Amino acid sequence: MTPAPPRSPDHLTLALPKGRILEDAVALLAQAGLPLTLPEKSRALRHEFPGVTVLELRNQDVPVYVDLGVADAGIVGKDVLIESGRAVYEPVDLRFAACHLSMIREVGANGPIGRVATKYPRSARAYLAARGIPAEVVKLSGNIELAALTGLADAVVDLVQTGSTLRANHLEEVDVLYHSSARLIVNRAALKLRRSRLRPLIERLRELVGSGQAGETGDV
Ligand SMILES: Nc1ncnc2c1ncn2[C@@H]1O[C@H](COP(=O)(O)OP(=O)(O)OP(=O)(O)O)[C@@H](O)[C@H]1O
Ligand SMILES: O=P(O)(O)OC[C@H]1O[C@H](OP(=O)(O)OP(=O)(O)O)[C@H](O)[C@@H]1O
Repeated sequence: MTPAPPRSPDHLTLALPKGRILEDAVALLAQAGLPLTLPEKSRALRHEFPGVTVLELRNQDVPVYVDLGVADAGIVGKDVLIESGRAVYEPVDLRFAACHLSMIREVGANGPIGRVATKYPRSARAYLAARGIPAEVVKLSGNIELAALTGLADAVVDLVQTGSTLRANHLEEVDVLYHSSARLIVNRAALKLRRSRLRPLIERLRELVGSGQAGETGDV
């Protein structure tokens, strides 16, 4: 393993996920005083700006990079953060990418739930255990709803936003596990070491998204 070169305490490394969160994250960071123009048609995965490095990652890898301190802060969905089990500060609910994680079945299904398919096995297992449902949990990677349609599983645990995927596939929510939205996450050591960069960013983001951050885990 090549040790990372020492970075000045004035330098920030941010972990941002490709996909639907990226555009809103970049827009919000620009409003917060970090204008980051990411190249559109580039295979580069690390982008350098004055005083800021951006690492472009898969969603699931954002909490890993932040927890292990390679990135000082990142933006990721609460769903992915819960699923990661990583102990990072989560000082700002950024409000966008709002959706909820639900238990979903075919409309009218009421038989026993023996198998549940999901991209969120940790969340699904916690939910099933809390209700004493001894179902097998099968991890899938995408188009999760198909598992309920095809009989691969008796129910699925997946995200719902507009509900159009459910309606298009004759499915319904039978319970909501939790609500999710994009969060700013921060490495615990970086918060001390790079306080002069991170505190103003946190404050500015809080101002931009409005108050009401009470109840956040890891509030700083
Ligand atoms: N339909 C949706 N509406 C709003 N927000 C959503 C929706 N689906 C997912 N999200 C939120 O956006 C985040 C990123 O979703 P995206 O679809 O970009 O990732 P993904 O393709 O599931 O992940 P990856 O490709 O990295 O495995 C999710 O973790 C969730 O917080
Ligand atoms: O309620 P809706 O507005 O229809 O949104 C919900 C859908 O969005 C997400 O899928 P995505 O498009 O990210 O594809 P994926 O299944 O490959 O993750 C999620 O997994 C649902 O399938």
